[in-house]
Amino acid sequence: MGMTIAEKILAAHAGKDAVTPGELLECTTDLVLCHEITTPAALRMLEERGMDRVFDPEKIVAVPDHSVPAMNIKAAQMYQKLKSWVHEKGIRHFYDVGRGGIAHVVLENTGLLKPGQTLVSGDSHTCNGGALGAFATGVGSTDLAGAIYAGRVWFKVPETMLIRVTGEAGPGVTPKDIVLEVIRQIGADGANYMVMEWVGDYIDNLDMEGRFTLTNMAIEAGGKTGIVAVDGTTREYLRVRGVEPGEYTEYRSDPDAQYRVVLDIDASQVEPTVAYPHIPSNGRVAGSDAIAVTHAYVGSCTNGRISDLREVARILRGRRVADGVQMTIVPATQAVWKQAAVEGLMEIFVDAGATVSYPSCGACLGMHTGVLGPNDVCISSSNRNFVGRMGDPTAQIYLASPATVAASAVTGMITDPRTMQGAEAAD
Ligand SMILES: CC(C)[C@H](C(=O)O)[C@@H](O)C(=O)O
Ligand code: SF4
Repeated sequence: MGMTIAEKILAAHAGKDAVTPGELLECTTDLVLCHEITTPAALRMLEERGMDRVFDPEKIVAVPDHSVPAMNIKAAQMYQKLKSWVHEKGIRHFYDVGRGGIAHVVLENTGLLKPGQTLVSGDSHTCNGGALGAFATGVGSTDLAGAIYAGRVWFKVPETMLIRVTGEAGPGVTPKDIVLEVIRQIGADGANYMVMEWVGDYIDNLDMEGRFTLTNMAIEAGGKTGIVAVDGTTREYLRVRGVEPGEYTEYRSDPDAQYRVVLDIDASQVEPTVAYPHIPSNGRVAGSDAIAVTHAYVGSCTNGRISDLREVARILRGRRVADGVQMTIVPATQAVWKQAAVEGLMEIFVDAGATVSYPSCGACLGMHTGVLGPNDVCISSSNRNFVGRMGDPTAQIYLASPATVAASAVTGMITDPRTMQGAEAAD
């Protein structure tokens, strides 16, 4: 029987020729990503059992990102814990504050995560890395501890959902709109414990940044991960980062691979989509209702990349953020921050009246740099709009593409970016 990419990767890491969904496997991990929120708990577990070691310091990547620079003493302690462990264990792939940013976006750019590999992390958006043709998934602290200690982790082989996206997206319609539309159609549990495999000519024509946005949100449909097969775009992206095709394995799904579900999406029919509170599957066409916003946030591991910031700048150029709206723009990494400065985007943001913050998860999960107060209404380029996610539980969060966030910041109302000149060029 044919296998999917994900099944082939898991089989290879369990030393098997073939696997089938539902089977329990113990797999080797090629890479373990650690941040300061969940790693300390895993380390404590290991320390308490006298198992305080790492399986291979070269295969651990550490990036403090959620609560950095620390906004309180507790956060400072979590950061210290990660940092002292990194030094003690000789972990070289440490992207310290000022040299990193949001862990998933830092990692995708390092060339350390390669196609065909397995990656785990104590973070649910680890699925982001699947855009590189790897099996990348979040695990709990206990499994994280096991991975750090032994370089092994157990998986129940997931079923796979095939998402075939064809056609060309209209002006102002971005990968974020596509993924919000998919989640609207299948529901927030529509891909429970499944791999979401993206194929189709829309995906073939999509750059890596757009692909990361798609795989990043697999968890918002309950998916185990998202994945895109390697193609010329992937190879070139890696080559630029010093990784040649001979250094990794490309897996492809067999023509007779078994899929639990096949979903067809015609990209030309997708419109700028906004997920209404309080669940990412609550999508509606942008601008369908008159909704005033108090906050606009561009950032996160979903949409804080340079292409996102360019899109925002295209809309903000020569315009002002509406009175009464607080707009926060958070480049996902130091590299994105610098690139935005070099390209003159920062000047556009500041002239428009937006604040630009340092790279971190910060506002995305209501930790710092823009926590929402009672009854605030935020249009956000991030991935979750749960109750209390960005601050006060009475705040309302609407998820959208960076283009929609920027257009809404300018009008003060949730706005279809196609109605704003300059915005319709977004792709
Ligand atoms: C803090 C961390 C465990 C969490 C996650 O795993 O997703 C965070 O990144 C989030 O997005 O809510
Ligand atoms: S940016 Fe947001 S979603 Fe992504 S890892 Fe950080 S907190 Fe989680």
